[in-house]
Formats: sequence, structure tokens, C-alpha cells
Amino acid sequence: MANLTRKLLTLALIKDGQRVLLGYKKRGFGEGKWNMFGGKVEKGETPEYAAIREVKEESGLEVIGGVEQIGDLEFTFDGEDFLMHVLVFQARGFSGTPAESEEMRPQWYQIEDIPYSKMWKDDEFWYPIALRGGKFKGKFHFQGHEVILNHTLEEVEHF
Ligand SMILES: CNc1ncnc2c1ncn2[C@@H]1O[C@H](COP(=O)(O)OP(=O)(O)OP(=O)(O)O)[C@@H](O)[C@H]1O
Repeated sequence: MANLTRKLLTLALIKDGQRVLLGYKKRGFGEGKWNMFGGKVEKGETPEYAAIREVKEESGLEVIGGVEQIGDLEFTFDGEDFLMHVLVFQARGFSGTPAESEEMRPQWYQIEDIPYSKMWKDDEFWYPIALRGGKFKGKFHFQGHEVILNHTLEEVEHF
């Protein structure tokens, strides 16, 4: 396989008791899907800083107490020459009220109502680990944006 261009991105879990905040992506990569908040790590930023910035930009919430890494995911797409390396974080706390942005429409979901059929297909594999407080590492190889050709996923103690 040719060398893949690696892109570093973030996702942030905002959990409040038995509910999680998801956003409906209005534009860009993953448009039309519900997802956690996140995006590209910009030059000079730490991934933690980028995660906190994206939560603020996309959901309107302020992260309080920083973020903790809970996941490490790699996504590749058949026939594409890039690899998306996504670091998943959990916000230790937050304040504010979710507000719609140009990119995302936030909405609280009870854990049992998470709309997996309208999300990236990998989500239903690793959300259950994340939602019970576990940490995980995984790789998912997609055909297009809807089919997973193969994947690996393991729970880990730390990164
Ligand atoms: C393939 N399976 C996947 N499963 C779950 N989540 C996935 C994902 N693949 C990408 N993601 C997330 O989708 C967002 C894209 O972000 P993306 O819009 O490209 O970045 P950013 O907000 O910087 O965009 P602009 O460049 O400002 O448009 C970013 O959170 C990234 O982690």
C-alpha cells in the first residue's frame, strides 16, 4: 500500500449522567450524520486544546477541568490516500447551554436513544465502551462512507 497522508483530528464525548450531547453535521466531512464534536488539530495546537476549541465552536459549551483521552481510532477509506487519526477525549466537565453553530446542530440524547443508523458505522462499536467509562483503540477500513470492510477494536488500560 502506498504511504498514506495522516490527518490528526479529535472527537469529544460530552456526557451528563445518562445523556450525551451529539451534533447534527450540517456541512463538510460527515455531512448529514450525528456525531460528537471535533475537527482537525491545527498547527501549533495540542490535540487537547483542539478538542476543547472544537467543543466551544461547534456546540457553544465551555469545557471545564480539561479533557481526558479515552480513545485512539484510525480510519482509512478504500482507494483513498489518507488516514484519519482521531483522538477521542471526554470532557471532565462543562458549562453553558448548547447552541447551534454553522457546522453543527446540538441535541441531547439518552444513551438508549443514540441514533446509530444516522451516524458513522464505526460509532456503534466503540460508543458502548466509551459510555461505560472504558478506553479503546481501533482501526476501521471503509468502502465509501457507509460500509466497514474490516476493523479491529480493543479495550486498553491507557495509551
Ligand atoms: C470514518 N468514521 C468516523 N467516525 C466518527 N467520526 C469521524 C469519522 N471520520 C471523521 N470523523 C470526525 O468527523 C469530524 C470531521 O471534521 P471536519 O469537519 O473535517 O473538521 P473541521 O471541523 O476542522 O472542519 P473545517 O475544516 O473547519 O470544515 C471530526 O470530528 C472527525 O473526528
